[in-house]
Amino acid sequence: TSSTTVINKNINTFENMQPKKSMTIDNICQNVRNAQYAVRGELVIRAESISHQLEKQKKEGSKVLPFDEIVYCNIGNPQQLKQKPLTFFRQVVSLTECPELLDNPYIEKIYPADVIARAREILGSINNTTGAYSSSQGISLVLKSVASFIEKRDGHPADPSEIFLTDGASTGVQRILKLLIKDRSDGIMIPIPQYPLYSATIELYNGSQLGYLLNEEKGWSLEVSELERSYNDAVAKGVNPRALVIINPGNPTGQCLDKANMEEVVKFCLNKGLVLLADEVYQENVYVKEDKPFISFKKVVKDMGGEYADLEMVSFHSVSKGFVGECGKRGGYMELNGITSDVKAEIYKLASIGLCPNVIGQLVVDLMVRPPTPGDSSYELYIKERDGIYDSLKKRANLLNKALNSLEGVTCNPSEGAMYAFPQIRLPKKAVEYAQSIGKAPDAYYCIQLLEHTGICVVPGSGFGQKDGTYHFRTTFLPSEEAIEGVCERIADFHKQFMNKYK
Ligand SMILES: Cc1ncc(COP(=O)(O)O)c(CN[C@@H]2CONC2=O)c1O
Repeated sequence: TSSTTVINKNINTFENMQPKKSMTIDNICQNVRNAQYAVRGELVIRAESISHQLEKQKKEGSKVLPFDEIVYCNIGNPQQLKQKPLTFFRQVVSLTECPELLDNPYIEKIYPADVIARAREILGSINNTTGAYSSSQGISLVLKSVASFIEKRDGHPADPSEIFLTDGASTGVQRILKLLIKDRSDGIMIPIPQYPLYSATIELYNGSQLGYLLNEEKGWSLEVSELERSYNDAVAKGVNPRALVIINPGNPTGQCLDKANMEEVVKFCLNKGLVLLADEVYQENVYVKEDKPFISFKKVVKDMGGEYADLEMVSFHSVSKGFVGECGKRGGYMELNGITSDVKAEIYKLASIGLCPNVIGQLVVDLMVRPPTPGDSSYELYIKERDGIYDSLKKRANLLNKALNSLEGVTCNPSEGAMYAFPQIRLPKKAVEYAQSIGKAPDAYYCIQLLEHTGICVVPGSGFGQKDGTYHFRTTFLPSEEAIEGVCERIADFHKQFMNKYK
């Protein structure tokens, strides 16, 4: 440590001798500094540095750490955990990226007919190149595909001109929050626990986060009384609630809403003049379809009809989740409902500043909403891959939930949907006190210890928000079926040691 101190002192001296920097940690926008995104925060940074140590360990043939690899359970990134992409998707994309292949005399021997036809159709709609900017709202062929997907899903009309293609759902969410937040007097109601894209973006835009607690004892249910409490508290503090965010199925909590609850939410939004932001990126990740099939908020407002049909609402979807899992392609869309044309023009302007969503991402949206149909040459394989991924996710969700609920002091609501488990861990008082003595949130300390003892990287509940005095962590159930039992065993062994150490 003395040599480090000496080095640091020299660095400080050296830096002090340098010309004054125009950009310093103290004079950059402090909203950036305050924003937190735990999904890729402290734990992942630590995991990546351990991963370098493991590589060194492997090269030197030494065995310092008690594990050989990091298992990244911090992020819903299926293909990082070896989930295979859908064949049809990759075949079409490969041809759109390399159109000259279509002129190859052997093409019909390599690609199915529907792949060739789809690639030709897409290329025909983008001037035969994926390399040009598209319209800022998105490729019209894809906008039409999304509209017809929504119509088929909901049984109500959808207008392509009310749809914007986006680089993942993230950019759509951020664009709408940018529109809604001018300063701290503008509040956005978000679930607690929530996905930190929301809390981080509200902070980035200098808005006010208005948390409403999901009820863990009732399966993370959303209660209108709590919405009222959150709304009234905000108004009492002089904050103007602008929008209500619903994540359904929930992240990190995995709950699915039923229609009656959704109707209550719609009524609440209309009564309070709130824009409803319906984050539905996990709509294909529902494992309780029998009693809670996915229903979109678009369907709910149109089924309710009357004054509700035109509720100001934006719904978000993505190619990153479901059984598609093409996170890296950055594809997604948002559908507007009840938004005036002059506000829509401002949304278009925001889109135009970034020129356009990436074209490959848009094409993958087209494939997601318009997959092979019965009779198409790729249909059988598509269904086999789709159902294989879905069934495996459901199986792993249940397996992980069972394993977590068997741990001392741990309870975990079932993952009805999405890709995560969010167990509550009742930590021994000594562990809480020790964590606090070193300036760590107790659940962050637990997660750091878990990582350093097992190589399993999860995210502390403090990164998503949680009821005061409770501690959680979020893990995905994405490790393969071959790997996940080992992951559960390693978590169980660690947990036992940790609880005994701090009894
Ligand atoms: C609820 C929710 N909304 C939006 C997004 C943004 O997705 P895309 O921008 O990729 O469309 C995510 C991503 N899920 C993050 C990323 O992986 N784990 C998570 O919690 C999400 O969980």
